[in-house]
Amino acid sequence: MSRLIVVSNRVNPPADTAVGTQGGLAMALSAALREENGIWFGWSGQITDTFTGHLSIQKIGGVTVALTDLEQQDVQEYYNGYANRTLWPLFHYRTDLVAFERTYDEGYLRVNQRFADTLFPLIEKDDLIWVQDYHLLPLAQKLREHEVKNRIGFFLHIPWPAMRVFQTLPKHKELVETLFDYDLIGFQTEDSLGAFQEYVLNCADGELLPDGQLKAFGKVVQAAAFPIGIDSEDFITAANSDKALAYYNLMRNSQAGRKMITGVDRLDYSKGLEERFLAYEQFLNNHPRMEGEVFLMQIATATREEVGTYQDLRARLDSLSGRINGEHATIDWVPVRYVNRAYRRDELAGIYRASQVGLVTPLRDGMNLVAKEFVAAQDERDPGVLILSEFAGAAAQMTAALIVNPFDRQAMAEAISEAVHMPLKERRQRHADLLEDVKARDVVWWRNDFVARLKGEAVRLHEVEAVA
Ligand SMILES: O=P(O)(O)OC[C@H]1O[C@H](O[C@H]2O[C@H](CO)[C@@H](O)[C@H](O)[C@H]2O)[C@H](O)[C@@H](O)[C@@H]1O
Ligand SMILES: O=c1ccn([C@@H]2O[C@H](COP(=O)(O)OP(=O)(O)O)[C@@H](O)[C@H]2O)c(=O)[nH]1
Repeated sequence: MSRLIVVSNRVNPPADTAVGTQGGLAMALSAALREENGIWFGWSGQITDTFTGHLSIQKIGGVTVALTDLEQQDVQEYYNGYANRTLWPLFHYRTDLVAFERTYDEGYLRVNQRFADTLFPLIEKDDLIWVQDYHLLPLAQKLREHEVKNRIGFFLHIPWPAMRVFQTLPKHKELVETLFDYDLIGFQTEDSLGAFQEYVLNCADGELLPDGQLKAFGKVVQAAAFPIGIDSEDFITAANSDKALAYYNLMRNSQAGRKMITGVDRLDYSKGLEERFLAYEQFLNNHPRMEGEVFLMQIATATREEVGTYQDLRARLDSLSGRINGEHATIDWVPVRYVNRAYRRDELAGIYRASQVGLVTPLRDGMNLVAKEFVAAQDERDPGVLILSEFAGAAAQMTAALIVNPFDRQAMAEAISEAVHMPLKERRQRHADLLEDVKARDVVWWRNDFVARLKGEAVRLHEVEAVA
């Protein structure tokens, strides 16, 4: 029987299956791994003095995980370096923040080699291998050097950038060539798929074959869009849990009748937090009567704290939230509640449900699961309004949200006003449309669709559903 091997930088299966304690992606991958007797392979998060290649194999929540340690230089050059100082800003269109360092490049390839060397002995003949995200783009190439013949798939969780942006990466062609050692490449959106195809056709002398496969570098690969979803059933259960209710009540009591506009993000420059704060301030300036009637609740969880651009952003947001509060607050009202802590998903569900507006305005985002969680958590009888950036992958599906350009401060300010004043009937209609899609295209649908395609099953699950 074929097993599924998932490979990712972080490995985080839920220690138990309690609702609301873990991310939907971890839950969905863990369920697949349990069903298919699989293995989840990746970095343990531990740093050793020198790389040992030692594998720790253990069962967590019924899932077999195989973990390898990395040495300090690896983490610096591969994770903090090439992944998060080179690829992350580049793929999010922040060429101004990209660092091109030869040592990052070398460290990235070295860690991918180490992953391949350590994983190789675990692979059996019929296993399916599914590699996750930009940390591990060249992994299939390294595995093929070990004569691994198995089917290998890759899913990119972040955007694939436009051709001319991608071309700014030194050795861009070599990196793309490594992707042709996969059998299937998945993107979040048709937009990313199109950008990848455009690059292959124009810069790699590639060809789009009649069956939709891409040919270049003497190899053929399938590439398609697989928009990721949330575990909507689990999230709706979480939203109705005692913990969520406690957080809902906590928020409602502290709101004192004021409307709450909520943002939940990692503290990342891709999330557009400065632009969001300034748009909210613009809304207050445009509508002075709303002062004291609303507040912005921004949860911004610290992330990648060793990377300088993240430290700089944190300092700027501290200052901006302080300035807005200093200029607008009164003795009984604070316009911005700015929080750097992390919350459990069931706690977040209660916070989302207590919100009148969800503000999800990244400058670029692969998908953005918060947008989908916000919709799943709402009370259908009195739902909050989702404001969503046109540059989040989620916008391609969530067209019933108020779609905004996060670079247009005035338009965002007016969208906030529209959301705050939206009549109940319109809120319900928009929410019903959004919820239908969040439920239908959930994370299990995403996983099954990808795995079926990787197995070589010809018809895509949603095509079957569309015909039925
Ligand atoms: O592991 P970290 O460095 O702490 O970062 C957290 C994750 O961030 C990124 O998330 C992306 O995947 C989401 C799910 O597909 C998607 O909704 C979002 O738009 C992406 O930004 C990253 O891609 C993950 O690998 C990180 O683990
Ligand atoms: O305090 C927090 C803040 C965020 N999240 C979760 O982090 C994920 C963020 O995913 P998204 O796709 O929105 O963006 P990413 O951070 O992956 O770029 C969502 O599932 C959130 O529920 C969380 O569990 N606690």
